[in-house]
Amino acid sequence: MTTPAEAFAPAKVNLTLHVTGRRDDGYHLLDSLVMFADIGDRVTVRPADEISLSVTGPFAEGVPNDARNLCWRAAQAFGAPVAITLDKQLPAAAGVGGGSSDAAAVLRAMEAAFGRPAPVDPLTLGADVPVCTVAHAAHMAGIGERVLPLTMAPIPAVLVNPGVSVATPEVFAALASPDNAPMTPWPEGGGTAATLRWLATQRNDLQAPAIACAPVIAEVLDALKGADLARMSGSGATCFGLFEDAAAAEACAAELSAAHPGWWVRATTLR
Ligand SMILES: C[C@](O)(CO)[C@H](O)COP(=O)(O)OP(=O)(O)OC[C@H]1O[C@@H](n2ccc(N)nc2=O)[C@H](O)[C@@H]1O
Ligand SMILES: Nc1ncnc2c1ncn2[C@@H]1O[C@H](COP(=O)(O)OP(=O)(O)OP(=O)(O)O)[C@@H](O)[C@H]1O
Repeated sequence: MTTPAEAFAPAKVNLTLHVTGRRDDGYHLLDSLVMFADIGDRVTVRPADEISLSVTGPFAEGVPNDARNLCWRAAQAFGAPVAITLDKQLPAAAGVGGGSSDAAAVLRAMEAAFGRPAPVDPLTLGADVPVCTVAHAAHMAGIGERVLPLTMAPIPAVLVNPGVSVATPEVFAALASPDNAPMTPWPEGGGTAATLRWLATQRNDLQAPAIACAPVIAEVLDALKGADLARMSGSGATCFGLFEDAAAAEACAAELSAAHPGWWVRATTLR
């Protein structure tokens, strides 16, 4: 007999996102440094007669509760019927991998509940799902299937979403050129200050096309200009500010929450 299980689905943050080519099938080649927040969604799975999904939490509205949801598809791919609950704490279509992290969490929870590894290639659920199965600092390449875990010092951060959803395919379609330079090597072992200096020389190639789709992203980046580094994550609209000091991140989050009550603002630590 199997037991219920719970798993955390942390927000994914692309500290860099270089688009270095496009395959014949239209998918883009990526070179990205990814870390994960200590805020996120939470899933529980309970063995049942058929798959079902109940979505709760502050961002439940508009999230599908059927086979369109990546949680549902992850359970189908695992090949066992479960009743899933998804506590949606992350904004959707926000560049923080919400659905992808939820899918990876369902696979983790089902592995615990059924006591066997998920017989699933995570890439079949989405380009961000492989890195979300690792769920901590990693270098991501290919279209998302090549994931190399990294040992990185935790980085204090603020995440800000202005409440506009951005569709990933539209942002890729608005990219001026798919052929851009890859990352230069990350200064491994250099500590947070060296990582922040290096990050300032890297890019998110989807930032300009996302701003063209949703100009408010430029306002968010401007509001984060007190951070040691400010950039957009994924295909947006969520942006992040990075700090050497956790107290500075907390202070920035408090100030932005007060100035922009309609924005989603969270201080966090990336790992
Ligand atoms: C932008 C990122 O968030 C960066 O981490 C991911 O690459 C997107 O990952 P995802 O949302 O899991 O992406 P998928 O659901 O697999 O693909 C959504 C759409 O994004 C575009 N897409 C996605 C990944 C990729 N490497 N190249 C692409 O061109 C394609 O138009 C695809 O139809
Ligand atoms: N578990 C889920 N949570 C939120 N949205 C989901 C989920 N499963 C499917 N979706 C659908 O996927 C769309 C994209 O949402 P998601 O939060 O995964 O995007 P994202 O944060 O931009 O992801 P990425 O960073 O991987 O591009 C939503 O508009 C929603 O209809």
